[in-house]
Amino acid sequence: MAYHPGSSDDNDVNGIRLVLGIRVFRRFWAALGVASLADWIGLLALTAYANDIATGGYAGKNFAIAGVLFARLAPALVIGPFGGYVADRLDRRLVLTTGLLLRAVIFASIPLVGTLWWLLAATVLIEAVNAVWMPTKDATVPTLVPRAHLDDANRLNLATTYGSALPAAALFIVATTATRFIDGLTPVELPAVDPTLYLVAIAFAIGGLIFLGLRDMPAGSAVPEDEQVGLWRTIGQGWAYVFRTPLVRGLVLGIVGAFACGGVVIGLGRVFVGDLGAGDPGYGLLFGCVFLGLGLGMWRGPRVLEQVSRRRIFGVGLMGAGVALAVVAVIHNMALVAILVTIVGFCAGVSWITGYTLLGLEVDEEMRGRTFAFVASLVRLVLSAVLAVAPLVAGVIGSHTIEMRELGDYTYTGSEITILIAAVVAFLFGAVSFRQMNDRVGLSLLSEVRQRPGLAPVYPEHGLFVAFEGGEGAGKSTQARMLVDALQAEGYRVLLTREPGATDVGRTLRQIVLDPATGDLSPRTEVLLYAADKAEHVDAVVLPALERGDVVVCDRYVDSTLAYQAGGRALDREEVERVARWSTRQLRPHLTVLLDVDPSVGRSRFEVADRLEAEPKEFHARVRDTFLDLAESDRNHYLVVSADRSVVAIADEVLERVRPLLGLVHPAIAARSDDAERTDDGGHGTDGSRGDGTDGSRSEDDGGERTGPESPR
Ligand SMILES: Nc1ncnc2c1ncn2[C@@H]1O[C@H](COP(=O)(O)OP(=O)(O)OP(=O)(O)O)[C@@H](O)[C@H]1O
Ligand SMILES: Cc1cn([C@H]2C[C@H](O)[C@@H](COP(=O)(O)O)O2)c(=O)[nH]c1=O
Repeated sequence: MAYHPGSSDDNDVNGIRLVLGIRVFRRFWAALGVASLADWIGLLALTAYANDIATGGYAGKNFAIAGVLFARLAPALVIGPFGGYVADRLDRRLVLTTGLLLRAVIFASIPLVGTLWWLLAATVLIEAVNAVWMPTKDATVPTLVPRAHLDDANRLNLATTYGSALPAAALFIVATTATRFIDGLTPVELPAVDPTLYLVAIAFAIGGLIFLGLRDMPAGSAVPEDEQVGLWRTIGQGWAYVFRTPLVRGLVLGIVGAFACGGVVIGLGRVFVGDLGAGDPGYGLLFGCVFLGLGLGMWRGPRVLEQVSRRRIFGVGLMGAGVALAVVAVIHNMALVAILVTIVGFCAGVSWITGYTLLGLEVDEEMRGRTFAFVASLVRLVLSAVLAVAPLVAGVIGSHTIEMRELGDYTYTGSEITILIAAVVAFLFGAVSFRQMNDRVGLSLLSEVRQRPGLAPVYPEHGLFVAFEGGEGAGKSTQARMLVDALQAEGYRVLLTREPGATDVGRTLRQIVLDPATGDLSPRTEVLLYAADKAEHVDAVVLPALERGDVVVCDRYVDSTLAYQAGGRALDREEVERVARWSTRQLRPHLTVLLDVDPSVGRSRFEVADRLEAEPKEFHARVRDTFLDLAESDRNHYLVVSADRSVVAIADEVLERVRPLLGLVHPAIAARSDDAERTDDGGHGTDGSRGDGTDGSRSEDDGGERTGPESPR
């Protein structure tokens, strides 16, 4: 039966199902849904109530509504940082429960007091509570679901938060219409919005009670008792953490850029579409398209270009939004603008969900609340500033017409220029974020995009990883040994290892695969035997050495599986690669040295052939072609050397190519020291002889005799 890997839609559904299968998360999500619904209806009800009770005619009503909107933004600026302090210190269940219950009480009090001043004061109070509640909520999610499914949980939460706007609008219409209808039937005049405000209060109370029932939610403070410091120091620590951590700094910068860019679209959207002659319907369309794009981006975000690092996707999304927005600014066609703002929204949505998930994954638990609070405050600050400044800038620039004789007149307006400036800012912020968060230095974005999903490489963050590959007798062991000697002589700590056979289990596997007595094996069995050797080797030997910051020189690695089992045995390359990459955790060498030689030359360098060496020359020709093909597809990470030259000439060429990479090895380790003598030798004695006591020449039992390093496990 054919194997069909799950589609990304299947993955979406399975991920969502999985997180919803976690009882505590399911109930948390339900409470969040009720709270979001209440929040949206609350927003509509507060502005409608301001409109109802304001005096002073048209202007008075506008000021009252503007006052409510400002009152919603302002508290987060002031209280936001304290929100983070609370989120990282107090019992989260208590904060989440009390936050909603307090909002319920305040909402219920608004129609009871019934004055504009109290409406404004109550709005400030509601948002003050929210400024503490939001970061607590954000910081809690990563503690409820497995790390691998945090993006599913975030997508679900964001879809619920923003998606509840639509049912909220419908409920608001139903509630206010019903009030009017009942009003018409009774002699007493009912205030139109009062029942809706009570409805909001009830919804918040229900949400609060659900949180109260979440006894299995991690409730305690994230900061251990003995590490708790004062309020200002806690806030200061949070800010210092953001500024000194490149990843978080990049994320915050990017998020601010995205919101600045979004703020310009919101602030100038109406004037901009007016300039295009599209009026209010055009304005509605513009907003609909931005939100459609945002929604799609957030929903599809984690599945967009899965092979590209999420850290890079964040910056790329912002740059994409900047480019699309720049085109919006110069195009005078409403239909194209609608398509382009959908793209802007999509790119921004992808960045937002990616950044949000990265913050959850990469920020330490005890810093998370403060970081989310910091981001929330900054976002509001930027939004308020941009909303205020953008129309001003546009107004100052004004509208101008350039006369271009044959081509006709070209008119540009202040809103277009300001949007163009925002586009450039968004692009630059995206580029800076990309640089700060780039975790695949040396791999071009284009090569990464070209990689098949699921096979994205992981290059070690510590140490230096060099692999030697090539056909039989190409000189890999000789060159690996010479490189190790050269580096050791310069004081580097080096591990020489090999595949197959560098671990206890690997030696047994080597014996099986190479001993001619094993006879024919199914090619698939062969793949799995080599993969088992690799899995053990990477986990027990390679990764620990890299973690220590050592140079790891490996005699054969994944490319050998691709060349021998996929190329030689004519199996499907992608299927074999999936197995081999999976078994090595996608870990790739910084550099693979391919020693290329005609198989007949290599074959002539030894007398006794093992099970694979004994394969016919066509087999070895396919092996060679596959090696060359692999090197050709990723030149940055390969050095192809003609291996029919002298041993010394080859060694010099290899060392020359490796030398610039030594910068990846920590200088403290690179420094010459007595410690250099203490080389972990992965299978070849430091005296140049093989670990099995042989002198490097072939022996009949070379089916797995070399001694590998002791497993650090
Ligand atoms: N450039 C060279 N020119 C001539 N002989 C060489 C050269 N390099 C290595 N040899 C010799 O060829 C033999 C095989 O070398 P080596 O074991 O380094 O190759 P290998 O690629 O590791 O082989 P295998 O495929 O079996 O692992 C050794 O006897 C070695 O001394
Ligand atoms: C890692 C690996 C190796 N092989 C083959 C290639 C050689 O014929 C032997 C290893 O012998 P060597 O003397 O140590 O070079 O195994 C393979 O077919 N697949 C692999 O993944």
